[in-house]
Amino acid sequence: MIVTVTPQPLSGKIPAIASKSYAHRLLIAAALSESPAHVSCRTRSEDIDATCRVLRGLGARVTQGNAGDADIIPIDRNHSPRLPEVDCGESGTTLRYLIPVAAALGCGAKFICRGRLPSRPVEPLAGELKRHGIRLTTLPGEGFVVEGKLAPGAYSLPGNVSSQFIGGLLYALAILDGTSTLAITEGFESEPYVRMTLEVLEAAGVEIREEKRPEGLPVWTVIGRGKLHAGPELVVEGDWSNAAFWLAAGALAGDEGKSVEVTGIRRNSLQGDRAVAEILARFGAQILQTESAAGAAPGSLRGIEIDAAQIPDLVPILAVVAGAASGTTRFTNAGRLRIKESDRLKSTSALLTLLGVPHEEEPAGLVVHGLGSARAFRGGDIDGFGDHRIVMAAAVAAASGGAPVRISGAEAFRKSYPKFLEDFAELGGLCSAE
Ligand SMILES: O=C(O)C1=C[C@@H](OP(=O)(O)O)[C@@H](O)[C@H](O)C1
Ligand SMILES: C=C(OP(=O)(O)O)C(=O)O
Repeated sequence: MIVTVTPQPLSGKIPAIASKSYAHRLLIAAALSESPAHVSCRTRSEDIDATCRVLRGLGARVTQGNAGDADIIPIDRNHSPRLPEVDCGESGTTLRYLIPVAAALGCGAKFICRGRLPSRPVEPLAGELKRHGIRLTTLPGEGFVVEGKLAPGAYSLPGNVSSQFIGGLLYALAILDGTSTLAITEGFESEPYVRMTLEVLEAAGVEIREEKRPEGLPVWTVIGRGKLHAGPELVVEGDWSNAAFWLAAGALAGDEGKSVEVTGIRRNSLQGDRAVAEILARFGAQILQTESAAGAAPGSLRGIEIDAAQIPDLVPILAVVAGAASGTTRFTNAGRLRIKESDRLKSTSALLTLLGVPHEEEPAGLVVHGLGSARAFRGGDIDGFGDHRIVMAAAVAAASGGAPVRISGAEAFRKSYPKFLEDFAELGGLCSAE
């Protein structure tokens, strides 16, 4: 799909879509519980569908409504399929959470991966599972086969590759019979994602104790009792990571009186990406927040320092804001962006180049020399790099920019936000798709 966006700053009010991260976690918790559950979720996306599909393959009965809600009858371990073939699509969270879960269930699985997912890392999770008796075979360009039954024990993982290894292993340890420990050996990035997982597991009755090692890194003791108790009714809250695109659009809206408000996002959410409100305010945007909504309006934007270690998914859209600010914005600790749906430092750099924003791409960072106004953005043709967050960042940049932008491979937005173009139009955005 090619989407052409004509400049027209966005303005208005839009409800947030459901949090993709919470949807994955609650669906998995329901499938591993002792009794059926209804998951209220107002969004269906390719990634959420992938988790539902893999859970079905592992033996859960998952019925999804068109709007996103799901009814789940949990996996019956006495009738688990042996080595099912399951399709993760391009969802890293689905793959990295459900590899250890399949190992804990003992059914194993052949995980099929699409797009860039086969080459996104599963190490060091794979090595740690192997150390505990699991056979994990890589099918180059295709996926992974997991066989064997995980046992309780002492596990450790570095925290600076992907938090999804840690979160997935926590689910696995919670459904074993016995006590395990999981220690973080170095770094701890994307920590908010692990905090969300701990919240969901604890709400599902899992006893988890956290201690700090002398270096300040956590070690968790997880009391595995075979099953979770997620309860009959689970609600997925609004998504800050995707709300960030609309809030950035509000900050870039330029014209007097324009602003964007996103409703249904909790101020006290554990989602790390709620930091977008504070970061836009630091840039100089006008931010208004209530307990359950956030709004952004233009201000005089200035370059700032942004540590991306805990908020990797915000970088592409914040780089666009940096491009419109005056002065230099420096993104640090952003190395993990290279292992997302695209090499996001490279693809964000390509977007900035198209927009005419001077910048330097560093091994683990980005330095952006802003033009002082989004209206100074140039237009032209850009590839979406198969990456939803690049496509959405390009569309928001173009809406506030000075010339039309043609985005090819734009269908990538369906990974997290299938209604993106409708909501873009709802906020007054001008775009056409061919
Ligand atoms: O667990 C999650 O829901 C996610 C964790 C993050 O990945 P990393 O932990 O690999 O940084 C984030 O980038 C991804 O979009 C969603
Ligand atoms: C990186 C992302 O997701 P995942 O790792 O689940 O593929 C994302 O949504 O930006």
